[in-house]
Amino acid sequence: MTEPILDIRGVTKRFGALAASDDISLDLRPGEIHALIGPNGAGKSTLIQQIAGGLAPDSGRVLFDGRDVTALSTAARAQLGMGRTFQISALAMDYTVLQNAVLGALGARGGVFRFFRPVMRDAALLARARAALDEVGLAEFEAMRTSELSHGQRRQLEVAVALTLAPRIFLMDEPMAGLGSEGSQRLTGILDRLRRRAPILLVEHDMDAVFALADRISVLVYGQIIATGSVAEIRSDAEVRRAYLGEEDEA
Ligand SMILES: Nc1ncnc2c1ncn2[C@@H]1O[C@H](COP(=O)(O)OP(=O)(O)OP(=O)(O)O)[C@@H](O)[C@H]1O
Repeated sequence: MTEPILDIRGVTKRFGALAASDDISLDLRPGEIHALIGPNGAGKSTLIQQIAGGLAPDSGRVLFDGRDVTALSTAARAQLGMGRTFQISALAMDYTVLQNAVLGALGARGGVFRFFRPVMRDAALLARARAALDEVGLAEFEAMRTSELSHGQRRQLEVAVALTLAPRIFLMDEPMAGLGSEGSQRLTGILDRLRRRAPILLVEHDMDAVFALADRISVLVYGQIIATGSVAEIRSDAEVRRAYLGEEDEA
């Protein structure tokens, strides 16, 4: 079997008496989209934060590319290739689409600003930024102010910004949230292609998107993974249906 790029082993995180992550193990393999689903409050965001480095687990380990990164900062993990898109947009709204992408590409150089050289005339940065915009279908909007983009286009731009860092994996926390059906369909198509670039750990409530995209699904309930399997396996799993899918209307 292919070696996982991301390997989470026995991660536990308690908030007082509550085990938000209760001995969680899961992995992410090259080329796949692994969806993490579960009801509100199940602990999905808490787990993503521990993988990205924003929150330290009480016990357990996070291995990335065979290396133990549990003690590394968010910035150090990003430098190693953990790409992330956020629930809350981190885009600069007054900048153009291209400027946002160039800022992302600049970060890929280690965050060293070279003030003596106007970045918007840096051919290598521009090429990297434009390639990322092209990949998410935003090439024709590069001169538009980000504030003028639709909600769905901003999500596409966030993916492009993450792409400029040439990530080894993507961590995505509810990328479909707030999108209409057209927007989520477009983003679904983009993520479908993106998995060939880098595997995606996808936290998502939109079950149409999850069922369309996921190679594997893990179901988190009360801080524990109750099942991992293919779309067909998860859809037919009696415990999953009882614990989660039956409650889908309430999510
Ligand atoms: N900093 C914190 N302090 C105390 N409790 C917390 C903290 N962060 C999260 N929790 C609790 O941990 C549990 C898991 O929360 P988390 O946000 O990870 O769930 P989630 O699955 O991402 O939910 P949602 O789908 O609503 O985003 C919840 O009961 C939440 O109230």
